[in-house]
Amino acid sequence: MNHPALEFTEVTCSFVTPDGNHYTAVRDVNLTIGDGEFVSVVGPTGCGKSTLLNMSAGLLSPSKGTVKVFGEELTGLNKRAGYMFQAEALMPWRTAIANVSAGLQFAGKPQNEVKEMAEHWLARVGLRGFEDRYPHELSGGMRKRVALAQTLIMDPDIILMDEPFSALDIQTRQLMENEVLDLWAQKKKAVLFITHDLDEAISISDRVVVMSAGPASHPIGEFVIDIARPRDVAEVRVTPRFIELHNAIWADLREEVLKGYENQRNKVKA
Ligand SMILES: Nc1ncnc2c1ncn2[C@@H]1O[C@H](COP(=O)(O)OP(=O)(O)OP(=O)(O)O)[C@@H](O)[C@H]1O
Repeated sequence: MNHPALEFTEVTCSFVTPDGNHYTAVRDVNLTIGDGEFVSVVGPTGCGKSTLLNMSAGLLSPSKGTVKVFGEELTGLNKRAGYMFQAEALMPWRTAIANVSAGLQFAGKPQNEVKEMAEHWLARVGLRGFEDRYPHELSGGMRKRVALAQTLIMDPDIILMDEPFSALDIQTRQLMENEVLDLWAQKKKAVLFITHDLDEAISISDRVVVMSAGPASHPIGEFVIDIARPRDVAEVRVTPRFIELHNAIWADLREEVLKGYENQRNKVKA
């Protein structure tokens, strides 16, 4: 039997706040991501999207419930996953190729093999000729490409992405999204993609999961994105089916966003 890549069963995650209280970020979450499936999670700010991703990575343990990775309960770091976060994760003292090589080098792969693979991956993300540039000598979009190559060179079975392109301008962002889709289509790994941006979520995913406003956030809706692939993320946004899906998801999400906004305002006032 094929196990899902990720399976959350009745997962709750609480934190102890600085004033000694408990804050339940997510409660009783049931969520499955199939092998090779591209799933986005959207929800209001502070609803626990990153908390879900951090639990998938094994950086956080659930307070209750289980996270399974290909059928096995996750304890410790998720070795089958690669991550790409919103913040810049490149090592500023390493060139592009040295950044992309790092994971394989640390894993003890022979140097010539590492170099060949790193060159190959930099070329695949469109950075042939930029191997010896340092991060500060690259544009924001180029740095994201290096980070993408750094993640994909490890050939993870699950790719975890937390708003990886939110700092980019819209055109660069759409180029990156198309590139992610091309690369994903070649290998069909499971992807858990966290985003604030509903357009982005619909245009790249197989399925979009909507989270309720926190505290004790949980999925309140799941939408299958039945738009044919391959897709161009800019082109699909003007199709009738996209607009229909957008309206349906926004109908669920809107109220939660308003609640989330209200909660944040009350937090600030308190
Ligand atoms: N280590 C922690 N200690 C205490 N509270 C935390 C901790 N990490 C997260 N939280 C709280 O849990 C809630 C969920 O946080 P999380 O970062 O998962 O939300 P998010 O949906 O990713 O937010 P955003 O959309 O703004 O990035 C927030 O209210 C946050 O303040």
